[in-house]
Amino acid sequence: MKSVEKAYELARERYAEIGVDTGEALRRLEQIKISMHCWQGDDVRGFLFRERALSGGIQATGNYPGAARTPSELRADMEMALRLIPGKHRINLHSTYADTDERIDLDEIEPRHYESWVQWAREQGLGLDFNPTCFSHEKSESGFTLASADRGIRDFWIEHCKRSRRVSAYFGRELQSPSVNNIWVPDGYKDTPIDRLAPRQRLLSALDEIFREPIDERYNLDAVESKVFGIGSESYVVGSHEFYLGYAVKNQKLLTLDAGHFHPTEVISGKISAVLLFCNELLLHVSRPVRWDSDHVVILDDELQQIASELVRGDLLSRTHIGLDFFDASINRIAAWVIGMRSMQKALLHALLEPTDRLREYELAGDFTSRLAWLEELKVLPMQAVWDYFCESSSVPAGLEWLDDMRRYEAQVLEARS
Ligand SMILES: C[C@H](O)[C@H](O)[C@@H](O)C(=O)CO
Ligand SMILES: [Mn+2]
Repeated sequence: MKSVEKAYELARERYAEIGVDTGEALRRLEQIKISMHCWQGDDVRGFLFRERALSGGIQATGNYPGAARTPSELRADMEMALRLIPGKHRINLHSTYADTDERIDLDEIEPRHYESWVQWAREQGLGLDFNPTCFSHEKSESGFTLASADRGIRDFWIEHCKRSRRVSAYFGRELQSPSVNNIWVPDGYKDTPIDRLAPRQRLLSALDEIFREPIDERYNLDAVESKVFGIGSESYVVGSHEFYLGYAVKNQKLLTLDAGHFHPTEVISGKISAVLLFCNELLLHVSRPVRWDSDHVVILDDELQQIASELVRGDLLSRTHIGLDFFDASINRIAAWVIGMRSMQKALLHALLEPTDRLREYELAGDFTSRLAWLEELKVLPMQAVWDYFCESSSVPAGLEWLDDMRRYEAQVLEARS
């Protein structure tokens, strides 16, 4: 027997002793699709307006070589990453990643500009998700888009968002799996505003107008994403958490919880169970804020574990769409995807290997001593052996072998890009 299998066998027995079925945990993990964000591959540049700088108060710092420059380079890089990640997943596209020779603006996007993505996703067995891109554009330079006081600007972004929903529905229809279309706008003020209300009224009516066209939820799901502040919108953000929570509950839209969009000691793991009492479904932007919404690569830290445990313990996975959202240009971009995706899966696996019923009993009995003792002990049970086995049975390298594969790709493909 190979060492990975031997280690798994011992781990399986160890977990069985505490009433956990590792085989069942792996079967469940295999079903969980994570939406891998395309924008880690090229520092959120996209292909429609490559000369435009990233704006909207977000930043990709670093200049690690090898960023994708074309749709086919980006697809090749994502294929490479996906070869190193167990399971079948989804890809999250921004509108600016259209694959077309036409010179189009954002109020002109159509499903045909994304045909090659659908064809590729079908070949690769992937689902697709979508986002209107309300930043990095001359019409967002004032810092306002859907909440702009300028009717012309507002209409431009409304049209863009309406078209985004249609592109998203096209993805969902073609791939027979609903595509989540997530609206995030950067609108806000650097300094203290006089009028906080009017921009919110404008955003509210813009959203109502965007969502007026009925679209079958088998194909498109609408999500709205809040934020506490951005660079240049430190004092006021129109689309705050309260705003979108209210909007999502009232209109039964998906609420997007981005891990970096709250005050530094506020965590989204604490919000999931509350939001899902009032919204049917949820979109997560799993990210890692370091001091601010820095969008560091997701790692297996306490908050990631809490997020995964919330979803598993509450049986909330079927109502939660898990997407990643980070953009680190200081390290190999493919490695960033692999580390983030595998970390998310490890957190889910750890949650699936928990004897939750037992812990819940301790909690209900008021035995918080046992609860804490067990939680600490569970951290050091042999999950690594189960993870390695999962990787190998998914034909993906276990341990750090993936790094060698990635380095070979870096030498052969990425270094040739100037
Ligand atoms: C590029 C993404 O759409 C963007 O990161 C958004 O989701 C966000 O989180 C902005 O801070
Ligand atoms: Mn986000």
